[in-house]
Amino acid sequence: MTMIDGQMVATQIKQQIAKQVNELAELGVTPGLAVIMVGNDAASEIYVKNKQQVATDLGIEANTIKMPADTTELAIIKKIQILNADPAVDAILVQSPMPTHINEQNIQAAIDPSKDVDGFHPYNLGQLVTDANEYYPVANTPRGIMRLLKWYDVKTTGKLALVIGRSILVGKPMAAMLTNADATVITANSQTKNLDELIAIADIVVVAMGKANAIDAQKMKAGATLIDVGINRLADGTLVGDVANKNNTNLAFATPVPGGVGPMTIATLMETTVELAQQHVAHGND
Ligand SMILES: Nc1nc(=O)c2c([nH]1)NC[C@@H]1CN(c3ccc(C(=O)N[C@@H](CCC(=O)O)C(=O)O)cc3)C=[N+]21
Repeated sequence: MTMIDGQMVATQIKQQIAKQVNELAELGVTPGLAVIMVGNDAASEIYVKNKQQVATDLGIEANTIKMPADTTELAIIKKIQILNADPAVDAILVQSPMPTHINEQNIQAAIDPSKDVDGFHPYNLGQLVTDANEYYPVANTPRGIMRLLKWYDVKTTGKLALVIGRSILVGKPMAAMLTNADATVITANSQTKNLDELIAIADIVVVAMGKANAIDAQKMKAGATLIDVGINRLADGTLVGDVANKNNTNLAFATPVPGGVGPMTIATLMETTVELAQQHVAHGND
């Protein structure tokens, strides 16, 4: 079994991004990323900290806007409208999850689709489902996973892919990307019957449940590929994925946690930010 090295692939992608940032600098353009964080969520804190560091290293201007947990939906939408109108901002990300009194769909729909770095806007989700030929941003975690599959030459055409989880952040766009890549896709959720039987036959299993050790890798088929999207911090401080027993399996590939999908999410977020900046230059609204 080969452990996928997400850190290594992310480093390679970041070298490419640095070149593109230099090209934009020659045009007098610095890609700008704005992150809105409402309240305090542990996973989001990690993400924002890592993201800020990587952006700075690459020459991307990143600003994190923190809003208190009791902020109203209208106040967030007003903030988004200011960022939509700001030519220095190419990419807007509103950290998920938000406090329960906020309707996340209203927030995602308020972001200018041309600045929608998460690909959560209904327009961009529509582009993904239609497999549109023109450029559109997509969610960075599944995008990073598709990159890892390509890098390790894991074929998707004609393969049975099982996606466990149906969030807008990971499961739904993941299923759409795998479908667009000619896989046969099953999206499972908490009501799915006989999950173990599906796990036993799938060629690719993507687990995005957000629950430590919820799935046993030993139940997977020999030669299959496992992508573990979970990032769970245990009481003793250790970081684990959603899948237990990855070692000593007959899998072809598996992603570790940490060092698997996480670093790729950050790298592809930067890549999408740069692409949006390039789009804004090309369409004359930089
Ligand atoms: N609008 C929105 N978009 C997101 O993409 C988004 C979000 N909200 N909310 C929170 C989740 C979580 N997330 C992470 C990405 C990378 C690491 C990461 O870098 N993980 C490292 C571990 C870091 C450590 O050592 O603590 C790794 O897996 O190796 C963590 C968490 C993005 N998310």
